[in-house]
This record gives sequence, structure tokens and C-alpha cells, in this order.
Amino acid sequence: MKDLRGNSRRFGGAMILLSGDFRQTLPVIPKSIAADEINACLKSSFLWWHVKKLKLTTNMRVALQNDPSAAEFSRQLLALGNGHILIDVLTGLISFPANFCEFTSSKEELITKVFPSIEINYNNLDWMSERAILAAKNKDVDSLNFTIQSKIAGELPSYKSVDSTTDENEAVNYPTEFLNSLDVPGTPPHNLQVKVGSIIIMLRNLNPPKLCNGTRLSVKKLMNNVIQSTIIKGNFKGEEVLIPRIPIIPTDLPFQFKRIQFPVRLAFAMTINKSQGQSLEVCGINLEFPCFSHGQLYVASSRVGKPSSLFIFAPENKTKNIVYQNAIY
Ligand SMILES: Nc1ncnc2c1ncn2[C@@H]1O[C@H](COP(=O)(O)OP(=O)(O)OP(=O)(O)O)[C@@H](O)[C@H]1O
Repeated sequence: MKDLRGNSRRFGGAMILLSGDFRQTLPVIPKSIAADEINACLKSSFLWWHVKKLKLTTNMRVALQNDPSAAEFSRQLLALGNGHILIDVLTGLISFPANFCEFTSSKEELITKVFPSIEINYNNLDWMSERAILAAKNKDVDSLNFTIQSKIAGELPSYKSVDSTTDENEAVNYPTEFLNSLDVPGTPPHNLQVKVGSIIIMLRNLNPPKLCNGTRLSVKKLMNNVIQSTIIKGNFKGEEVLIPRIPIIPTDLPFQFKRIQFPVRLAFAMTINKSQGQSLEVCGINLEFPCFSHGQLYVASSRVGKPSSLFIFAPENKTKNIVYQNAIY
């Protein structure tokens, strides 16, 4: 920038606008500890000290609801995000603030609260687009997705990926059966099982800005080599798209392999990290296995604008709220 603009000031004197919330999840670094994540955060850059900070004061997602609980809910979310909710020293768990959400007593009840009568409602794209269940880990999300998908009638075809090593000399070290068994975050599964009417999420940018990593769609027709789907959220809501199989090379493995598969996963449920940036009308959080990193509980809870839209399943209504204070202040 300095060279391009012929100006020796930082960024060549150009004004750069960054926006974000440090209460939210930090960059994901595989096999890292908290210090690695904080180190990768913008705040650890030497440039941070030259940034002028401006603060937004109104939670618009909450304010737009015109709900009597708005001010209190917004305050509770900030307390959660700032790590100001008392942690029990013996268990390391927090109790949620009063009237923060509606608790369910089981995972099954959580599904019923978020997706009531899904066997009838799944054809209503508006209804489907505004709800999701969130969990911290992919493993928990997968099991929720299978359970919810099983409530929809219809055939369940299996799309198996074609997996191979990128370096053919390594083929003997990584047999196809082993590659097939890998379930890598951010990569579609080897055995993709979807039904017509299922909700899926894109895992790659196929055709930005319409079809991007994170776009949610409803499956309309399943063909051998193409999945026809309707975009259910965002500026291109209602548009139909064709999704082909593409080669995908996961980046965070100690070796490289290529998976040819539709770049999608089921998305009735999704990970909290994947939900960052989305707004929902109805949100369920499955905390059977608690959050494990900074800001996850805050991100999950702040996807909705009012407590009556937030359903939580947590053993004994208690959970972990991980907040790295040096990421916030
Ligand atoms: N100034 C505003 N006036 C009216 N509505 C707004 C305004 N700012 C945001 N919104 C609405 O608030 C909701 C959240 O906005 P948006 O998704 O841009 O926030 P965000 O900062 O990306 O949230 P998060 O990071 O928590 O996902 C959206 O429904 C958006 O339309």
C-alpha cells in the first residue's frame, strides 16, 4: 500500500474500516491452546495500538424485536460475553441469568421446540429458514441432523465421495478406505445422505455472492451428479441453484487428500462457529457437551433477539462460559 500510494504512512495513509466484536469466537487454530488463539487475534498485532476504536451501543438484533424484554436481554448477553456471570469454583459452570431462555429437559424436547411438527412444516421455506439448533462440536451437530432428518418422509439416497491422495506416490500409505473414514471439519462427509426438503449449508464459495460458504439451502431435487436447491436466507432467498460435485482438499491435516463430493453438509443443526454472523427467529442450543472456546456461548445465545426464541438444553441448566479476558480488554 505504501508503494502503491507513494505514501510512507501506515497503509499508505489510506483509511481502513474494520468492524467486529471481540466477545465472539476467535480464529480457529487446530490443536492450539488459548495463547495461540489470542496471538492470532487482531489485538495482538503491533498495528492494534494505532487503531482508533469506536463503539456501537445498540444491539439491533434485539432492539428490532420491540419486545419488552429487549433491554434486559441485551444486558444479559453483554454480561455473558464479557464473562461477568459468576462461575461456580467447584464445577467451573455458570447458571444462566433469570428469564434468559427457555430450558428443555432433553435433546428430543429441544428438537421439538425448535422444529415443531417438522414432518408437516418442512416444505415451508420461510419457516425452515428462520430456525436452527447449535452445538459446539461437529459430532453433536451430526447426531442432531440425522435425528431431525429422519422426521422428514422420503427416500434417503447416499452420495459417496471419491477420495484419493493428491500425491499418487502416497497412495499405498493412505488406502481409500482410510480416506473414506475421515470426517474433517469444513469438508463434506464421505457418505452424504440427504432427503428432498432437508436443509443444507454450503462449505465452499461456489458462485459468490450468491452461493458462498455458509449459504443455507433447501434441497428440491436429488439427481446423480447435481443437487437442485433453493436458497433460503439472505439477498438471494428463493433463487434456485444447481450444486455439482467438486474436488475439495482439506487444509488442516498432516497430509493432503482430495475428496470429490457435493460441497454441502446437513444444516438443521450447525456448529456455533458456523452460525457466527447469522440471525435466527428461533434458536436451540444443545449444551449436552459444553462450549470449549472463547465466545462460543455468547455467539450462540446472541443469534436471536428475544429470550422466548432461545431454547437451551444443558445438564442441570448449567454450562461452561469460556471468556478470555485478554481478548476482550
Ligand atoms: N442500523 C440498523 N438499522 C436497522 N437494522 C439493523 C441495523 N444494523 C443491523 N440491523 C439488523 O440487525 C440484525 C443483525 O445485523 P448484522 O447481521 O449486520 O449484525 P452483525 O454485527 O453481523 O451481528 P453478529 O456479528 O452478531 O452476527 C440484522 O437483522 C440487521 O438487518
